[in-house]
Amino acid sequence: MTQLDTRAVHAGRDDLAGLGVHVPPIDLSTTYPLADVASGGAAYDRLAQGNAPEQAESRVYQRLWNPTVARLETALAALEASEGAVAFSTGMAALSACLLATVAAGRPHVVAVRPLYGGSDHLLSTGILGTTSTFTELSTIGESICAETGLVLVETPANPTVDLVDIAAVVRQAGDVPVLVDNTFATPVLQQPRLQGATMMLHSATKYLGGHGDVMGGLVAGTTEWVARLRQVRAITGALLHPLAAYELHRGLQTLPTRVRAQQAGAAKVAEWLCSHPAVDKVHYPGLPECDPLGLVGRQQRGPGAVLAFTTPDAERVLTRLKLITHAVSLGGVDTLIQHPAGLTHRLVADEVKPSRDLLRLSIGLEDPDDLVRDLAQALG
Ligand code: MET
Repeated sequence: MTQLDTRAVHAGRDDLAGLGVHVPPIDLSTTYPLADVASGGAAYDRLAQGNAPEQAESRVYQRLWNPTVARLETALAALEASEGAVAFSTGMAALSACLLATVAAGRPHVVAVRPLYGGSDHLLSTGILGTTSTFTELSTIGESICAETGLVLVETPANPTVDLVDIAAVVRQAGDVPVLVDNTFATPVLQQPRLQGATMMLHSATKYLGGHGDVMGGLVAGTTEWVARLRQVRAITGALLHPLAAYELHRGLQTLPTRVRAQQAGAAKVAEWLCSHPAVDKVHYPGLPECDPLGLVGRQQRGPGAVLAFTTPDAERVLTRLKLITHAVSLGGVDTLIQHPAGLTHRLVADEVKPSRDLLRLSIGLEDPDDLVRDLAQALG
């Protein structure tokens, strides 16, 4: 198999030369011609059950299959070292599909390790999709699992405090219960949880995979069995990724390794500078030894990533004083964003587990880190 950087550029593009084109054609068809009712119906049956189409048969309807979206899925699967992938309209639609598939499999109990993105935490806490949840620590995952448990969910690095979770230890405790790892912050550039035995990897593709703040999407990479289940959920419920969005995300993958490493280099410098600032109480960054007690950076994760968080008194006022750095939710793009988790991304999380009001989350972009430091310096005062 080729190296990750090569795969990022070429995956999902194997047939282009044969087609006589240099970039993927975009198929916007909502519907597809049918040869006859019998063969169209057979294709419908196959696709609605989550299978890929046979070469010559009709794709029937965009909700069942789209070749532009399928290219992106092939490419992400190649990067995640997984058997396949399924794309959705957003990361939350992707997580919802995982939960619906879990409920449909008859084991609706989910064991989850906090922190998680606030939207994920809220989705589990409300039980709105028919799941029940137990939130637990890494060390008590095993004892939280019962006969009803159909999924273990972890996020590493976790939103918003970039806490790391030992994926191999989670998999060991989960036994035969599937493990879903939210890999949005690390991306496959820094870690491939499938190699540690995770069943599925979740992405808000809106973040690093797209990388430019101009496209929403979600993806789940995973085993053949789960990919089929998730495609079936998508076909039945319809949370589709638009083919134009799939094209943009597929293009985004080509620069993903380069962006992630460059943003990570900037984040390391900003984290180091924040550590020595008198107005900063604590810096959360996996590259700091105190934030990685298990030594997972270098072992599980190829680098500390480009998201960090820090606490400072009067955090909300700091946000209003920044000039270069944009105060906005989301992360992973080429421009640096900062936001207040307690007030925004984790607003819907239960009070007793809500992040501190002193905490700010910073997603480092591709600017010169010296300029970011200057902006933070004037804002921190
Ligand atoms: N998942 C995004 C983040 O953590 C989004 C938003 S809250 C509406 O920034």
